[in-house]
Amino acid sequence: MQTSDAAEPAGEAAASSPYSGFRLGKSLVVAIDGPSGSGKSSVSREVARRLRAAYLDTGAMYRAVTLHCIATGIDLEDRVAVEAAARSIELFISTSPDRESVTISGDDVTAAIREPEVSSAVSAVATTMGARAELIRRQRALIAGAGHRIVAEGRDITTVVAPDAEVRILLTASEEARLRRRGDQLGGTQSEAQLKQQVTERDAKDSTVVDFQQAADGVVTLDSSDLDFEQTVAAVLGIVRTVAH
Ligand SMILES: Nc1ncnc2c1ncn2[C@@H]1O[C@H](COP(=O)(O)OP(=O)(O)O)[C@@H](O)[C@H]1O
Ligand SMILES: Nc1ccn([C@H]2C[C@H](O)[C@@H](COP(=O)(O)OP(=O)(O)O)O2)c(=O)n1
Repeated sequence: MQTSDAAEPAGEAAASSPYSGFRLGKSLVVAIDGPSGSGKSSVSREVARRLRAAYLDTGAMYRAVTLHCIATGIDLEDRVAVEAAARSIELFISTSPDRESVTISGDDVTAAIREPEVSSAVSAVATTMGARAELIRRQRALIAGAGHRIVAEGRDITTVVAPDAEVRILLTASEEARLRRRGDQLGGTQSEAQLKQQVTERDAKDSTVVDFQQAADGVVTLDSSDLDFEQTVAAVLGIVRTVAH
């Protein structure tokens, strides 16, 4: 069972938001893909807040399955077992941009799924096609059930999970910027080699099953290398205004 807890977008608030350049009640799915450290999660969450929309971090779902396998002794190399874990996991993910919460069988794993051990192992789940199929099915259900506005981010949202989204963006940044951002985010605890393993090498592995390095047809590329966080949020909202009209 999985549920989401995003409140219905508040009608009045949505109508008065300076960022809502589209008709109230009209469905809006904003799909954002990109490599690790490009700013997908933080930027998407803030964009969702400003749009009074729900927010779905699909990477957190891959991380949760990975943590579940590690914690219960499931061999991450055993693709049959990993797929079975993805199917049976009792996973809850909050779709409120104001409440980051992931639970497995009721246990709070919100922080644990961000541990470097999970970051280093998660590609095993991401490259297990049976596990992907199950998580994609759950992600589509969450998007469909989230009310009429949602920002969903990951690696294959613009191409596979929600190719019909009204707004589709590939958020990129140079490798140097992405490594620097992840290093800062982890408080300088990781060596250069560890960061490369968790960012660059992981992206290389994940790229073998899904293309998030170049934009598919109709997907707008936003390079955030020379933008700060606020400028990136503003740029995404600008694209939403232009494309979703
Ligand atoms: N445009 C930006 N400029 C500077 N820092 C950013 C920018 N976008 C995101 N960040 C920061 O970089 C870090 C990584 O961002 P995150 O959203 O976790 O990336 P991703 O989800 O793509 O891996 C976070 O600490 C975030 O606040
Ligand atoms: N839609 C998605 C989302 C994430 N993944 C995979 C790829 C990543 O290695 C992991 C974790 O994703 P997450 O977005 O949390 O990773 P980063 O925060 O960008 O480093 O999941 C995926 O294959 N498809």
